[in-house]
Amino acid sequence: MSEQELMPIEQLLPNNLFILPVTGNPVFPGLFTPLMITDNQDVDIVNQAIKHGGYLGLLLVRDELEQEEYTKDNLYTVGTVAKIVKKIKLPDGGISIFISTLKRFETKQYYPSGPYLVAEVSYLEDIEDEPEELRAWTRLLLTEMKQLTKNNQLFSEEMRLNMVNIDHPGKLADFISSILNVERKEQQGILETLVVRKRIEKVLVFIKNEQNIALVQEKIQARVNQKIEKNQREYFLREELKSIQAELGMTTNPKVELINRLKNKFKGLPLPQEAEETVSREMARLEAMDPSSPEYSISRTYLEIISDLPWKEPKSENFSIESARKILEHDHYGLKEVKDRILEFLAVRKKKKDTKGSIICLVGPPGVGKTSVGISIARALKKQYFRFSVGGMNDESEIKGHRRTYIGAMPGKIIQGLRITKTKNPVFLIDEIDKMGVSYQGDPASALLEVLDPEQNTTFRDNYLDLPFDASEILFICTANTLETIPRPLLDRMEIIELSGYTSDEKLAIGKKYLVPKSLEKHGLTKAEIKYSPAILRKIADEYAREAGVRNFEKSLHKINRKVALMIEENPDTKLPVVIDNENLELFLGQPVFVEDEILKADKPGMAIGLAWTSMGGDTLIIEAQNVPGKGDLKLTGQLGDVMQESVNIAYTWIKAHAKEHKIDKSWFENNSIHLHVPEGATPKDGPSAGVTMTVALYSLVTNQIIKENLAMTGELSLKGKVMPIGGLKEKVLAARRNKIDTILIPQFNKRDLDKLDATVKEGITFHLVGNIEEVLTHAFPKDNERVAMEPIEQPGINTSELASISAAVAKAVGEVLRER
Ligand SMILES: Nc1ncnc2c1ncn2[C@@H]1O[C@H](COP(=O)(O)OP(=O)(O)OP(=O)(O)O)[C@@H](O)[C@H]1O
Repeated sequence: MSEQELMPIEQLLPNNLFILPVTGNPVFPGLFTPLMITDNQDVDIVNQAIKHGGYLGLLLVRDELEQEEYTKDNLYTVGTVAKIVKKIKLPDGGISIFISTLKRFETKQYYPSGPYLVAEVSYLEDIEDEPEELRAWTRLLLTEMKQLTKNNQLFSEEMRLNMVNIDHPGKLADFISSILNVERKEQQGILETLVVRKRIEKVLVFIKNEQNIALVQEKIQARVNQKIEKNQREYFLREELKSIQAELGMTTNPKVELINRLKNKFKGLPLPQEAEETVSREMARLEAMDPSSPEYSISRTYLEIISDLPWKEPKSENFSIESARKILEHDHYGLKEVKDRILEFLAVRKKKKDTKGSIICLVGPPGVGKTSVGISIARALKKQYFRFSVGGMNDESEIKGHRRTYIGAMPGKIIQGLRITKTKNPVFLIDEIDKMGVSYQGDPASALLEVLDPEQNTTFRDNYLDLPFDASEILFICTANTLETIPRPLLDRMEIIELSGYTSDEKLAIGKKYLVPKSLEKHGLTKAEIKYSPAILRKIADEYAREAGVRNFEKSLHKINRKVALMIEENPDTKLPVVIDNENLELFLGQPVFVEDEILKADKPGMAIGLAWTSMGGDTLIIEAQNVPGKGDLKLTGQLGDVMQESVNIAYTWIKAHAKEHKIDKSWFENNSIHLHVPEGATPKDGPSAGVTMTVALYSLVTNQIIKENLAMTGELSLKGKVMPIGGLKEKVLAARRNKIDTILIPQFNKRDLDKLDATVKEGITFHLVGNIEEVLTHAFPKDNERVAMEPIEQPGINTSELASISAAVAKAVGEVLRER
């Protein structure tokens, strides 16, 4: 057949086509592609089409439906006619056909009858107007597409070649839109665009989109590559470093490194022989061990700790008394006696050039500056200090460490402190030495004794270390609130320095000079922002912090400063300085804790005010006695300890024994029983120093007199009426001042203590030294005491002399109350 005889394809295309609904994307003309058909109905359509010439009309479905037959209404009207070239049967009953898509068509009408969709169609031609312009569009399309294929691996070289070979611009646009990732509706739109220029225009928009996506993709890829490259680079560098180190003989094995480091550390240490032997044995073990075994890390920690300890002899102490005095003066107000004692101690230390075996114990109520004096001593000596508290400690191993056989064993506080301070002669501040406990885990007090005792501490042996270490050059400073609970052997080895509470004036001065500036700095405030007047400081001390020390005073200042800081931050317009005055003080601190009404008053017969001394400082204590009809029994309440109960009995016996001299009717005791109570009922109290007070309370009851106003007393009473000495005089006097007491009766024996008191402590108070209970009674019930003139209570057959003897017995009991509440 000659070329002229070839028939154009259009003429071969039938007017009627079997229609195959296509899901997914439309199929464009000009492709040679396989098609999988699994649906039975579709397989039938294909078979029919093959039977009738092999042409198939492919129409995109408008909406994809699940398991439904498509009707003509759900099909687009423009589609592509395809020639079936080959059919392959698949094992599952479906078929695969190869088709060559030829031309666009449009359905004109469907034939109604028959099981298959058959439509009459007309074929559509591409419209190629304005050839020049079209050529330009085509070139642009090619250029853009080439650009895209360069950046995107998805478009293969083969595709590029394909594009170049396509001769018609319309076909080119069709080919490109078939491979672009475009929405099905948009693709159908392109299929339906017959004007080629417009078709290319639409395709170009999609290419642009693709290009943008490709750019982002490229950036992401570059970033990923960069990361991978960096990791690889590091890996190579590290490998290179390793080989360089190996070449230079530098090891990178951590175990070898550790052993070298430890050996270097031990080389310069003057270890005693036992330690030397242990270390070389342990080093040999470590070298033989596998680093992953648990034993390895135990051994390693042990050796590290030994190597960190200060084995070298320290430099000799280098401080001058002058600068020590300056530091002590700078850090604390008052405390003259304490500072003198410390300076004496330091002078002896300097003179003797022997620093061994020094233990200071600072005793006093909370917040009087024991810990901070301890820190000042360390500063004065220019020494490192290590502080720890033994309050509540009941496990010996906290001081002496655990044996190394325990999992997680650690050295005790002493070795830990030496390791931290890195010196053999640091200052150790041991707080709350009076509050150590004892348990089945051992007695920390005896462990502490072993450390503190100059006889033993040259070879102090910690359980963990299991080596002797000379701890004798440590300066120990202990603090305690009371001496009574400190074990005697420990106490004997310490130099006791007592710090007593502060007077109101002292508190004011400490507040002004130390606490206010310290608290301002702590809260980031300046003097220009907040102002405290002396009057307001005194009010805070008296009404919110009436205690022996200044801890609550300091806390109250912190509280105010916190609130003022918040106020200034919240309202930048706050008028500065914020002046703390009577009005805003309650706003900051709430209601005063101590008010005038709380001041104790003995304003009825049977009441007397005593003075107590506790670990919290001094306190006033009221004793109340009340008679009820009975047979002379004595009932005691208020959690009184044994010694205190004995004091009451002594007081009672004394009053009964001396009833006659005091004109007390004997029958009073036959008709009355006495109930004696010491508030606060829930607080246990003990001690003999309330003896005198109890006697006076009972005497007051029995003789129906009220004691002199604002009078307080302290003293132990003997059975024969002697007033015995008491302790804690200064604390007691300070407590009395706080309670507006103006007359105090104290034992004759305490004259020495009275003489030692500062004039400021004694100011405004009359002291009477009393040797026996008769003198006490003379002062408590003076002849001119208006309060004595009371209506006598109806008491049949009262014997005042008996009453006097009760009073004596009670006085004895009162004695102790006042010591420990
Ligand atoms: N005389 C003083 N001069 C200046 N500041 C003082 C004085 N006394 C106490 N302070 C200050 O009071 C605060 C409380 O003191 P510190 O903690 O030393 O009390 P403490 O006696 O050790 O109490 P505790 O028994 O409860 O441990 C500290 O901020 C301290 O600086």
